[in-house]
Amino acid sequence: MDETVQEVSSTVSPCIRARGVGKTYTTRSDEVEALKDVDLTVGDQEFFCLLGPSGCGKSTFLRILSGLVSEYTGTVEISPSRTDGGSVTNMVFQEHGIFPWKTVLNNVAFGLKMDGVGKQRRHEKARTYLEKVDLADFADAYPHQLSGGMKQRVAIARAFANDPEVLLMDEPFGVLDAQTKRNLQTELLSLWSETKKTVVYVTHDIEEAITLGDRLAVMTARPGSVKEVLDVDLPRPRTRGSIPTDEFTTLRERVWELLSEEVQQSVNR
Ligand SMILES: Nc1ncnc2c1ncn2[C@@H]1O[C@H](COP(=O)(O)OP(=O)(O)OP(=O)(O)O)[C@@H](O)[C@H]1O
Repeated sequence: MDETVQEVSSTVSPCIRARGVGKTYTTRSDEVEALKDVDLTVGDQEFFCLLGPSGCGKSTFLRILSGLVSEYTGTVEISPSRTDGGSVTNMVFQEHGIFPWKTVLNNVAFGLKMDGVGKQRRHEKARTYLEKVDLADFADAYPHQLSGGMKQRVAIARAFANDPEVLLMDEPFGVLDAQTKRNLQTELLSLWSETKKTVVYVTHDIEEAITLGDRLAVMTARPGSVKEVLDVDLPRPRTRGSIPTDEFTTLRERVWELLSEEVQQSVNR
């Protein structure tokens, strides 16, 4: 892979640098090489999307970035600009990971509590983010009283309330219906443009990656590495109506071409 293709623009400082990253899982009966030689640079405040065939190691890569997977080869550097000791990364999963026994407010405030933030301050902050995701009226509700989309909103409010440098999102809207997904994409973009977090976002949905990302990477079939990085050179703010159709379609076709070769590879294995 041509290194220059992956580098962020010279005007953007890098936030994440992964070099030669590899991961092999060892189980009792087998060894699974999930990632091999992943080289990737993500810019500070960039919205970066990762696409790839199922099982190519996207989640593994996110988990390495988050520190959840600590045994791997190669190097990962995350250069946070913060000096206040707050969280560097925060994961948002497809299965939202909210606590059923806590109210919505306490779910959103949970990370802040773990960081030792006092009750009044953490509740204020949690309420601010609940308002931003349109859940202010549900602060005292419990997760079982919410729809799937609302639960995912809680997870997003919690991630932003935690105020990490880097948000790592693993197919957060993967199981939602199309309309809910669109609404949440719009809310996510609005939160991102307000807070300017660096985001690494895994998805199987090409249109979603193009709607959200500044750039996107297509990964190869397992063992996953970066096949190609593409710029999503479309104006922001992006709404369905504002994205130029021709550019969108051209990019979607190009990504599909790259991806389908790899999907075929993984099917042939
Ligand atoms: N804890 C583990 N132990 C053993 N093998 C694992 C483990 N986690 C993942 N794998 C294997 O590593 C490979 C990559 O998995 P990973 O979940 O990272 O892929 P993915 O691209 O995120 O997949 P999907 O798109 O289907 O979610 C797969 O073959 C998977 O079975």
